[in-house]
Amino acid sequence: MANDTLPSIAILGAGSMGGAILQGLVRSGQASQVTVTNRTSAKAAALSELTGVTSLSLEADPTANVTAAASADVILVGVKPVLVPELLREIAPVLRPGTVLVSLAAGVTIDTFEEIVGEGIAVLRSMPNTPAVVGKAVTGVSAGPSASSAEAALVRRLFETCGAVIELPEAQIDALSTISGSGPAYVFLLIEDLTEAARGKGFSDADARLMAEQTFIGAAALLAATGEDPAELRRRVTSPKGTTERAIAVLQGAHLDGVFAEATDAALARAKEMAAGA
Ligand SMILES: NC(=O)C1=CN([C@@H]2O[C@H](COP(=O)(O)OP(=O)(O)OC[C@H]3O[C@@H](n4cnc5c(N)ncnc54)[C@H](OP(=O)(O)O)[C@@H]3O)[C@@H](O)[C@H]2O)C=CC1
Ligand SMILES: O=C(O)[C@@H]1CCC=N1
Repeated sequence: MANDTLPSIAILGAGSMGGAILQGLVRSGQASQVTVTNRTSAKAAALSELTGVTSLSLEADPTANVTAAASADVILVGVKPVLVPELLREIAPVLRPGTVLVSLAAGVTIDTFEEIVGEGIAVLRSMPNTPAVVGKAVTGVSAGPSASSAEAALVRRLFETCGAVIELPEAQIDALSTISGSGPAYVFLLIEDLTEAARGKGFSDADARLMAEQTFIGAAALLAATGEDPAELRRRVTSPKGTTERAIAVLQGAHLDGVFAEATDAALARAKEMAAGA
């Protein structure tokens, strides 16, 4: 086994998020053995094409989660938050001392995991985002008291196959989620709305999409390539007394900063509700 090869991994619930991590992992070439589960056979079939991936469905085999969990060194829990406790109760009997259990779920605490799976299992909480598909994720990781520093380092390495990793206390993970976990949705909404503005100016759907989408892609690539401060890159577009200046004044007049503060506060409040079982 090559030094950079990861131990065996199971992703229980490989949908939008678990599936994105799967794609990032496979793309990195560092996964040795990955087993994924989903409820439906249709979803499982789509993932079985991926190199080195065993894809199981509960529809075909109701014990798929137990089978996948029993053979994995690291288990990522990727089902919807409300399904997490039931899934943990299902797999708890086959977890071995040394198994590393990693939550992807919003609003489910490490305490909840540890209460169900008991002692001897390392529990970590993560909050990735869907750009994992292309190796450009931001993932927040919090290690629970049961996880050693070696186990935390292993989980960091796993998520680094999908992009950048921030280690942080669990108390901050919901806040991180409101920025980077949900963040891709905010960006897509901005793209949708800019596209709509282009349509409103008489452009065809195809041209409107090209203008808006390529502008976001190009601006993000420029930011990445130059490493400049976004404020400086904005200044380079905004000629004094020019047209952009007028548009930016409208956006700032609408208090976009306040809107983002309010939106992320709303996401944070929802995470707290979910942790309380609502
Ligand atoms: N989407 C995102 O951007 C992010 C999501 N998360 C977290 O990831 C988790 C999953 O969310 P998301 O990926 O969006 O949801 P999805 O519905 O896309 O994925 C959940 C997957 O779980 C499968 N599933 C359902 N029941 C079971 C079961 N009992 N055993 C195994 N698999 C099962 C579903 O299969 P089928 O479709 O066949 O029913 C589905 O593919 C959530 O906890 C969420 O908080 C975290 C960060 C970002
Ligand atoms: O919307 C959600 O609950 C999840 C968590 C962050 C992104 N999606």
